[in-house]
Amino acid sequence: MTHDHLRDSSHPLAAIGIDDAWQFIRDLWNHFPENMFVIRVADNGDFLVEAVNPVQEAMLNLPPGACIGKRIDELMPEPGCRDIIARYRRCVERGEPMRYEERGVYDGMDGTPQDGYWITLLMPIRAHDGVIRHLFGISQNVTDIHRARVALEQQNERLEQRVIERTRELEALNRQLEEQANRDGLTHAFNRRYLYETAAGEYQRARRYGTNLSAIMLDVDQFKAFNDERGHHYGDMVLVDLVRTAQYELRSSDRLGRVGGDEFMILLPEADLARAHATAERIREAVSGRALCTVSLGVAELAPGDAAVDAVFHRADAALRHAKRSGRARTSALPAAHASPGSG
Ligand SMILES: Nc1nc2c(ncn2[C@@H]2O[C@H](COP(=O)(O)OP(=O)(O)OP(=O)(O)O)[C@@H](O)[C@H]2O)c(=O)[nH]1
Repeated sequence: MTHDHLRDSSHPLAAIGIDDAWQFIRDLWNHFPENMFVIRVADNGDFLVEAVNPVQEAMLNLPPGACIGKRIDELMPEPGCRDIIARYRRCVERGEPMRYEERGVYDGMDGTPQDGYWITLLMPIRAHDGVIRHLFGISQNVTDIHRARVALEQQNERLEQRVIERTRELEALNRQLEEQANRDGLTHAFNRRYLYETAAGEYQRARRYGTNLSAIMLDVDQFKAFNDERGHHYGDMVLVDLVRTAQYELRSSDRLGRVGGDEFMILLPEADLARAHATAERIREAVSGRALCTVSLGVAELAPGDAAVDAVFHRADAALRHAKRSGRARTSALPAAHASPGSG
């Protein structure tokens, strides 16, 4: 093997001159700010430390020359040394430079084990006969960069977690706001707008699937007298109690909405007139059992000729007026036969 390439005048390093090369290598070895080392490949396959530069010697916290001639497994603890030896072996087998990131444990200045990370360039050095008897390595300490990267990843993870939590909170808040927007502030029954929107949807569903749909219109009897005699606050309390009492008698699919001061509409999907009437009666009895007020109720169901759900509401209202006229504290039902075709 010749060293003609060292005399290659076109090489960027040719300007240094072959005679100054040794000085160049020595200065590089002594002043390079990262670890440099030379490993001897013994005939029996062992890897022995031939030389380490001053920076690496300081890092290992060993007296000068203390590691020279030592096997890797004498210097590094298990299992780290096994990985190192495996890489050295691979480099010798391939006969090519290798670059890798490695983790290592070494004794720090204060004698405690230190965790470190390095990016290492390992190069095989061929002797004149072409046999690789040495490996030359440069290791850049990237522990700080590695720790910063891990800290950043952890911070990102925490941030992502926060975003997920905040999103959940906002979604819950949104649901709450949406719910509030659909509710009456005093009684928490659905408001008029929501009830009418729901009713339109239920009408479409009833028409599509040929199912029943009924409505109950409810009004407090002589409510004005409550306010006049016992005050507005008492009246409010009566309304809140009424809604709670009525709600208890309804199915989860039924919708109770406040459509006026003391007027409430209940939408009963899939209920015929008889069932809606029975529900209205249960409500009336439960309310009178509370002994705060009595209510009058009007019941109606969807008729084949109804063009919109409003027709059912109108009939329920007419039935309610009938109950009021008949003496209050009662339920009145208006059969579908009373619906004029095309009404609503
Ligand atoms: N306390 C209270 N009163 C209300 C509220 N909204 C409406 N009102 C009152 O409810 C009363 C409704 O009375 P009317 O519609 O005249 O009927 P009524 O006294 O219930 O008599 P009948 O319906 O004929 O039995 C009025 O006095 C309204 O001021 C409310 O939110 N709170």
